[in-house]
Amino acid sequence: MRQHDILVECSQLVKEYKGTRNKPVRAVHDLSFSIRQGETFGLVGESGCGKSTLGQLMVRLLEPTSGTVRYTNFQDGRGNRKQEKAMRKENQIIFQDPYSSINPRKRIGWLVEEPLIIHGIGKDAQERKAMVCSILKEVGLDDSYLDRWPRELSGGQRQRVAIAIALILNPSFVVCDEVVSALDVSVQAQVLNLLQELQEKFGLTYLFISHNLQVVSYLSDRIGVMYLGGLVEMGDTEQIYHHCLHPYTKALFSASVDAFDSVKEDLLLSGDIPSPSRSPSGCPFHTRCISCMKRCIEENPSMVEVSPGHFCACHLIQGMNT
Ligand SMILES: Nc1ncnc2c1ncn2[C@@H]1O[C@H](COP(=O)(O)OP(=O)(O)OP(=O)(O)O)[C@@H](O)[C@H]1O
Repeated sequence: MRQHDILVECSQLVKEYKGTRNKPVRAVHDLSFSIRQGETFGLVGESGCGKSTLGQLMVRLLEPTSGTVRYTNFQDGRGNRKQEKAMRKENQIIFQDPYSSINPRKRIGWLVEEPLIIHGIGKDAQERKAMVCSILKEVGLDDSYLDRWPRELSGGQRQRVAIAIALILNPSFVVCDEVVSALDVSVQAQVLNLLQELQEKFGLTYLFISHNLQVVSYLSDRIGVMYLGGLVEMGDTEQIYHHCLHPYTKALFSASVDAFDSVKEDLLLSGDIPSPSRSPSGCPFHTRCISCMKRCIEENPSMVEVSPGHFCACHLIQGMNT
């Protein structure tokens, strides 16, 4: 299923954390984009660029400092507890580390059943158990797991349980935050394939966060590249994979294991990502950019559509197109 209707829309989203000496940490900065129904939107970027913060804002685990996250299948339910609860049911998140995201003191059956109890779904324990068994089966675990403890499970099995917990409420939108990076390479592909199968079967829409460009390119319909709290490039996977434009995207891809077609030169990133509490003036990437011009130091480029569906925030690229 591939549709073009927007499901989730972020508008001028900002998230600031309290930093040291009262300097705010701008984890997400003036970010606007949308995710379409049924697609996988991949989000890539170096550690600390704000990917997890954006993911948590998009399922309302975090409140934005300003800006909005809008679900097109919902009226804004802020302040209305019933609507807030319904919104939470529709939007779920799966975290990186199934060792810390799952309560080790509860059996698997209880962990998967708990969301049903919270949301008042299923007329009795028997009906809920049937639903738990059904979703466990979908993630490749049989009924024998109901009475098992998380400590008895491998990392891959625990992540399957985390997926079952996220999907038992039949959500439409799921944020997958580095869901395979804590797993052995041998089980990563199995979990990724499972996520794809479940997407097809249940018509899910994913925000897939990963620092692994190969994984993101394999799974995603579109990719957003994040740097210091904002998107610097966004487009179809094909456009980003074969024709990326932004010097940061090129450097990021060049640094990955298999250099991408669009990156012939060696463009390894130098220096660390600047602190989000001390963002550079002008283009946030100018301090590390090999193509930096005077204008880049003074003026932050806006996101411009350089070809249909392909957006880039770079003076160099925009200069070429004018
Ligand atoms: N609760 C918090 N309080 C203060 N600063 C925070 C908090 N959470 C995150 N940050 C900071 O916000 C910035 C973005 O963090 P975030 O975890 O969203 O990035 P990320 O791209 O997901 O990184 P990683 O891949 O390492 O998880 C970082 O500088 C981080 O240190």
